[in-house]
Amino acid sequence: MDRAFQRTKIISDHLLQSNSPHIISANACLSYSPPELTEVSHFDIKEMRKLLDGHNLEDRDWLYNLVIQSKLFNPRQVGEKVFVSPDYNQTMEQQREMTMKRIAYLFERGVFQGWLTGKGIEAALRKIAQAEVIEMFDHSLSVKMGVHFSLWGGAIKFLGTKRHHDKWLKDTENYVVKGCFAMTELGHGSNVKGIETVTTYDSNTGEFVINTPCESAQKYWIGGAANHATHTVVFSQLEINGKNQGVHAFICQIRDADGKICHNIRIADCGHKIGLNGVDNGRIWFDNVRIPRENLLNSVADVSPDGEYLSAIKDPDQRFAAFMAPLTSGRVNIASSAVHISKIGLSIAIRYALSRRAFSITPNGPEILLLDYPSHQRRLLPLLAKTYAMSSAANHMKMIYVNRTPHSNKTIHVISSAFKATFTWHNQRTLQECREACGGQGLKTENHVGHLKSEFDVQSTFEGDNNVLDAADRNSFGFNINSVSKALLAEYVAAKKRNNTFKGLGLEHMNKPCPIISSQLTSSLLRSRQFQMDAFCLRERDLLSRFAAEVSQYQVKGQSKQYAFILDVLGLLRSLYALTRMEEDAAFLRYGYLSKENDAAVRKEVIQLCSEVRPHALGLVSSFGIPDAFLSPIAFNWIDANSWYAVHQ
Ligand SMILES: Cc1cc2nc3c(=O)[nH]c(=O)nc-3n(C[C@H](O)[C@H](O)[C@H](O)COP(=O)(O)OP(=O)(O)OC[C@H]3O[C@@H](n4cnc5c(N)ncnc54)[C@H](O)[C@@H]3O)c2cc1C
Repeated sequence: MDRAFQRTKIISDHLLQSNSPHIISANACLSYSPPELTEVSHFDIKEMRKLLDGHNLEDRDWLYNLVIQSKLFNPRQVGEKVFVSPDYNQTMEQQREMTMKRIAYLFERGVFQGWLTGKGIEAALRKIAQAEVIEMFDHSLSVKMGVHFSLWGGAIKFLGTKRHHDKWLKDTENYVVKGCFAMTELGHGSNVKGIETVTTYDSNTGEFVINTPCESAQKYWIGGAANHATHTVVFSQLEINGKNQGVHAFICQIRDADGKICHNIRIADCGHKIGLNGVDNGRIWFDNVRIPRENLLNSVADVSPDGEYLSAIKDPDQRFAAFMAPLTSGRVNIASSAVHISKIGLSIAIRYALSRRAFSITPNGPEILLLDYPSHQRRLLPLLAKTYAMSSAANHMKMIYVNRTPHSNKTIHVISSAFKATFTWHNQRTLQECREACGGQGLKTENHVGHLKSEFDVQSTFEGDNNVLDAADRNSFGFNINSVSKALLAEYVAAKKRNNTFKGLGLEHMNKPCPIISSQLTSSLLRSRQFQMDAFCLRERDLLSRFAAEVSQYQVKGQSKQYAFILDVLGLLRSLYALTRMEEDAAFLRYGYLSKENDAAVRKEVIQLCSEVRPHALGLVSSFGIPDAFLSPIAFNWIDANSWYAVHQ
């Protein structure tokens, strides 16, 4: 009774605004004003947003509104504002069901029109922009769609020929079939070339026979397989007349239209995960499943009706590389989505830091805004600067991708690999810093940042593990940091050997004389574009020449090429990591280019720059163009949000 009385009293006091002691009394801490009232933007936020989003702003806004308007996207009123984000407290089954309902809603409103059948650059950019908005609402939703459109649909588009396009693309776009992508096995993830599923050809019936020969060959982690997918692209070794022709891709039905699992297919669930529980990742076994000959995706290689293996690409490694093509669009999407998620984290943490106060300098004086502490600026603002840089780099990557030609494939491969690895790592680091910068509030589910960490953690692992080594024989996913290192190193060594000029992959600066860094670094020099370019170029030149020298040293010593390569790539990997993270300037400085005094000058300048960026902080995060509903209560009015919460709970 006492509790009930107290609660009623609090509610009535709150509603009647009386001076009762039950109401939290006003104090200095509560003299809070939202950042919008105190922070003046010194530049045109709309123009900045145009620059950052780069393309399809209207399409983005249309889709943001579709999400915000629908009850399916879990809108919650907190204080004056409405926020949308999935309910992560739902069970795994409920989250999966919600993902499907949201897809149906978006489908009915025409969001996916042209995602596979649309032609030209405009259709491609529209799809990318819409995918970016969707993943800002929920990673499960975007992964579920990504598997269906980019992996299953992309495999049919890139690995299939006209007969596959005619039969499957429209049905995929219309969700008549639900596709998944079965490449990874329990025993082989990064090492795709080592997968053990085997497909043979029966010329008597004109069918392929797909088989899972052992437990480690079960397909594992297959998004969509556990509950919903009706079809899959299966990656398998192809054996023709006893000869292994390497990994090939086949279309195979796994469920009928009523969701019943097909004959000779077994499916199990991968279970609950640390995030992404709205995606039904599953395991698949194929017990000598028969499929028509036409189901081989045959743009790279084919088998004639009487069982002859045919391929214009004679080199098995090149054939294998061609089969990995559908993963490129996935890497482009992952890289750009990582930047958008960093933007959400930074928007929330920086807005909070512009309203939350802690400690006063004078006794009983006003407390200081978090963002006015140099240490807080040093934690968040360089990450903001990096996110800006990555945002424009991602736009550059998307433009190269949508304008691709056979000639630019290598560049796209290297750039998307490098960006996928560096941007997803940057995102994880940014989210962790933002979570901590929000203190305890960062741990509340409704404040979003903490959850984003576990939802997006997988980005460093799937579609090519960020770290994984790409062995010299290219037998892995191997797309990321290692393959970037490899491509750069190969280009460097080839040009040096033939005494050629450097062409492509951004190495042209090496044709010019080596930049010289001044022994006295002044503020204006450190801020000049020329100095920053020189520093980047010097680092790249230094890393490549040192590692190229090490490679030749290993070869001279007679060690196996493979071993030398692994050692070098490990070193290269580590150094590239440093190269792509400009903040770790100390690593560069230690190479002896700059004096200790200069090292101190750089640090001093960074702190000074942070304080100069600080007045623009609200404008800089507002320019991300993210609707308020996609952020969280602490980004706006954390006191009201929490008082309201206490009263209404
Ligand atoms: C949520 C989720 C969804 C997924 N969805 C799909 C899907 O729809 N379809 C699909 O086919 N796959 C999917 N995958 C699988 C994903 O692509 C693989 O998990 C990924 O390729 C890594 O493989 P692995 O898990 O076997 O790790 P491993 O390859 O075993 O790697 C484990 C660790 O060892 C390191 N390592 C590996 N090889 C080397 C080496 N040579 N040198 C040094 N270090 C090395 C890696 O960097 C990593 O840190 C999904 C995975 C997850 C988690």
